[in-house]
Amino acid sequence: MSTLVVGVAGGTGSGKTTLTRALIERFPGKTSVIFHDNYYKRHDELTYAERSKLNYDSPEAFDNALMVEQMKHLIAGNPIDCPVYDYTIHNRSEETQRIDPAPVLIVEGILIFAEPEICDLIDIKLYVDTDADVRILRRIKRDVVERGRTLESVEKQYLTTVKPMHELYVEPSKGRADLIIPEGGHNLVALDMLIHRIDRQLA
Ligand SMILES: Nc1ncnc2c1ncn2[C@@H]1O[C@H](COP(=O)(O)OP(=O)(O)O)[C@@H](O)[C@H]1O
Ligand SMILES: O=c1ccn([C@@H]2O[C@H](COP(=O)(O)O)[C@@H](O)[C@H]2O)c(=O)[nH]1
Repeated sequence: MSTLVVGVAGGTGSGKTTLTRALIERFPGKTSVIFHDNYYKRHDELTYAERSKLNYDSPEAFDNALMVEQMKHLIAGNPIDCPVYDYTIHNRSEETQRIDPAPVLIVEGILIFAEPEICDLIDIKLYVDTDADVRILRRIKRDVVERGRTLESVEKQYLTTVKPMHELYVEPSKGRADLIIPEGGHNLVALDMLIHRIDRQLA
């Protein structure tokens, strides 16, 4: 079985997961997905307060070697036990998740095109492009409702690490994309083109 690797990058809150979900729904049973976020380094040695001050928007925050190794396993047709990240505690959880290989491997994350070894394994590179003001509004809502954060902590993190790292690493990585998609999973024209391309691969 040959594997088509589709990468979905873009800033925080841009709509990556929405696009990823739209692709999974269109190809039931034919996709496996890995999220770069699940490969954030473990920091058991720090307290929650210390972990909340770390920079989670730089390539060094991730165990990229493990991600590359596990991507290669999936591409070779073998299952993996993927780490599972818990944003509410800013740490990797004790769980792992079994992921089986499939004809289409979707890889999602803000920095996947900023890491050459990950980028080199991706056949179709998609960058979801959304204005920064829209993204921060979405992020505030999500981090407060789903990730147990205060408005003040979201503001502080955004200004100290998220925004500068976006400008340093995420935005420049757009240049490595094959397709830049405004509106992500809601862009029906782009979605249709992608579906045709993937259909061709699966035929
Ligand atoms: N094109 C869009 N139009 C309006 N809302 C969107 C669009 N794409 C995503 N959203 C919403 O924005 C929020 C963040 O989207 P998500 O896909 O989780 O972003 P990311 O994975 O890049 O952080 C979600 O609530 C989602 O429903
Ligand atoms: O412990 C953590 C780990 C990550 N983050 C933030 O998550 C986003 C990436 O997730 P998206 O779904 O793409 O928004 C990244 O900007 C990190 O800052 C975190 O806050 N805490």
